Amino acid sequence: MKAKLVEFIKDHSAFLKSESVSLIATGTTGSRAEEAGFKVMKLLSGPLGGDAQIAARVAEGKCNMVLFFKDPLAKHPHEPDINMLIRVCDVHNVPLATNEATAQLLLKAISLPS
Ligand SMILES: O=C(CO)COP(=O)(O)O
Repeated sequence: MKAKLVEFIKDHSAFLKSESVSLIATGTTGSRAEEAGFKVMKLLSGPLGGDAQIAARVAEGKCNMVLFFKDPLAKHPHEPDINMLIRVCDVHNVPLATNEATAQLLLKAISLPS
């Protein structure tokens, strides 16, 4: 899913590289995004607490949208952290895309001129 997410952000690079957007990511995904030319604040790797760090930022009102391409066919050692991130987004009413189709709709919505 990491490769898919990086492909997705590359496809939307014009908007995601704009001044109004700051990207934060878990460690390995962030490194892949940097290799693709994005400026990213990298947190810990997901299994080491990176998802929990993002959840904390959501809870603190520091994160306006989460793109998390969940692999429905894989099991993760840090499943509780992933579920916490999803829950915290719901608690704070922060838009969360867990698949590409939803991410596309969200980005389309926020990149429209208001
Ligand atoms: O595990 C992840 C998301 O839950 C992603 O973490 P990495 O980007 O460090 O691989």
